[in-house]
This record gives sequence, C-alpha cells and structure tokens, in this order.
Amino acid sequence: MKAWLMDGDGAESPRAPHHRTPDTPVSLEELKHLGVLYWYLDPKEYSADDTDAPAKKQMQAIRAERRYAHADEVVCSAAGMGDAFPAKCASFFEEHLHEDEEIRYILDGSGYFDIRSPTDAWVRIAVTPGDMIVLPAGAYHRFTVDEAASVRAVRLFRDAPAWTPIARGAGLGEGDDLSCRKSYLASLAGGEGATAAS
Ligand SMILES: CSCCC(=O)C(=O)O
Ligand SMILES: [Fe+2]
Repeated sequence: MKAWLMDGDGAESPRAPHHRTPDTPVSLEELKHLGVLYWYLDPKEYSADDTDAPAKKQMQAIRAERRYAHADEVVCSAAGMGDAFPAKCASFFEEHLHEDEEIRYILDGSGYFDIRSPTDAWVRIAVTPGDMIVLPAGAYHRFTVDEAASVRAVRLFRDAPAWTPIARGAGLGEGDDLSCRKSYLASLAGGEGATAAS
C-alpha cells in the first residue's frame, strides 16, 4: 500500500497515478487520522477455504473483532464483468459515501481507493494483493482500477450487506445530511485529522 496527494481530480484519466511534482506521500499515520484502517495479510498465506492458512486466520480474527459477518468476492475487470465493466468503473469512480464501512482485501490485481483529505484534496491509496483496507462510514471516496485494469477482492460487511453508494450532491447534497457524515466530520475535528494530509 502506498498513498499520496493527487495532482488534480484525475477525472480525465482515472487510471493514471496522478502524482504531484514533487511527490507528496501520505503516511499510514495520516491515513489513520482520516479513519482509514489497514492490515497486510500475506496473500501467499491466504486461502478462502482453508481456515488453517495464516492469513485466513488473521482475517478471521479481524472479522470477529470488528463483527464483519458477511464476506463475498468481487472481480472488477473486462474478463470478469464483460460488457458491464465500463459502466461499473464509472459508478465506482463517482464520489460517494456509505452509511457503513467499506472493507476490501485485495487478492489479485491492483487499483486506487481515493479518499478526501480534510481540505477536500484527493488522497490516492494504491492497493495490491495482501492489502486489507477499511474506509470509514461517512467518508467521501471512490475507486478505480489502475492501468492494468483488473482487480479481485474480498468484500466484507457488518450484518447484511448494503452496498448503496450515496453521491455527494452539489452544496448540501444527500450525503452531507446523513448522520454518518456528521459523525465522521466530528471524528476528524476531534482528532488530529484536521491537520492531516491537508
Ligand atoms: C477493489 S474492490 C472493487 C470496487 C468496489 O467494490 C467498490 O468500490 O465498492
Ligand atoms: Fe464505496
């Protein structure tokens, strides 16, 4: 996992890295201030079916602690999605939030999760196999594959899955009015988040 502040909003070419010049890395500590959680679970030691595989055990421990009852797999590629791939990519890349955490464990391929900094800059988080990431409820974010255009990931969820993305409206949009958004903003203001990755 690597993260950096993006140069611009990436709208013209979502799959390009969009590093600033000079590069402006964002540390794991700064991501923590944004409410992002991160683990590395060695993908060579992960098996979906073998509960004795070390990385699977680690995942089970995280799931138990954080009450992630639901798990499934998502394949995001032309091969995996066929004709639906371009439209799916477009919808993943629309800025949105969820009322619950977004949890992903990368199995194959790579991609970018983008999350807003407290000053509304985009922080780009590059993920590769072994990366397990949690984006907090109420945080505006988006996802894109990178130039290799393929990713396979485990999706985890508390209770029954509700993947509904809530778009950021213009001004006082839908997302801005939700209690999860207000809680998230309060968590930033209460910590050192207000100065992180700005
Ligand atoms: C790396 S997971 C693919 C994208 C996705 O599931 C999402 O954005 O919700
Ligand atoms: Fe999302």
